[in-house]
Amino acid sequence: MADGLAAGGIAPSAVAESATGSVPLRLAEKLVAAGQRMDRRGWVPATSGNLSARLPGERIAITRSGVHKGFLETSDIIEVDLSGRSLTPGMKPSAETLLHCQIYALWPEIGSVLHGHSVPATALTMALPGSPAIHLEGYEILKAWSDVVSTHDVSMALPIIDNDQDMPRLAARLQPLLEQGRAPIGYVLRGHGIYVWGSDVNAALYRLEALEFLLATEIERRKLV
Ligand SMILES: CSC[C@@H](O)[C@@H](O)C(=O)COP(=O)(O)O
Ligand SMILES: [Zn+2]
Repeated sequence: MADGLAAGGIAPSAVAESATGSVPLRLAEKLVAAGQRMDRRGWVPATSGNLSARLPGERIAITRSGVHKGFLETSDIIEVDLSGRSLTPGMKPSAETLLHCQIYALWPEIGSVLHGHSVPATALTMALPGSPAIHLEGYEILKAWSDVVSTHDVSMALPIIDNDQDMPRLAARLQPLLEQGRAPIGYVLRGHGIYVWGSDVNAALYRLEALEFLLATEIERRKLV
């Protein structure tokens, strides 16, 4: 674990209740800090992006819908079940909750899912209409996915999925791709943004940072060749 926390970023002995109820305060604070960092990097303009972390007992802590991710309060981190149903009365979870739930349902080792709307992710996917993937080759920073990459000498496919406002339909299109291991470092939604995940909030954040670096670099590289 990146910071010595238990799986999912929760240290049971250090749990304090947040204003939202049973989301551990420390975990809510971690998601708030991750939102602030994503905002500082320009990855969550307006109210875009959403952040989540796994809780014990088939529950997920996730940002509520429509708030600016750079100005999150711990009370904006609410609880849903694995099907995406809100467990925090009166609070609407992220519109994209289902995309987070699908990752947690597939892989028990995943503790956090992050989604941002950066310029590189949006521009590059729009510049590649009809393309099913961006192939990232030869980059040292691919080793940020140390569970699947141990050398720069690889080619990793980053799938591009056409955007859709219908989340069940979008999740259904993503499901086979995820199940078949065709999104080993995350995926991008065309004209929309990035989804990445990791063992805890910090691990997911490092991977988001690595992927943002890769996409920005890929845009620069394509200008030079
Ligand atoms: C500001 S538009 C962005 C939304 O449509 C959506 O894509 C998004 O990322 C944030 O939705 P949210 O419901 O706040 O989690
Ligand atoms: Zn989005």
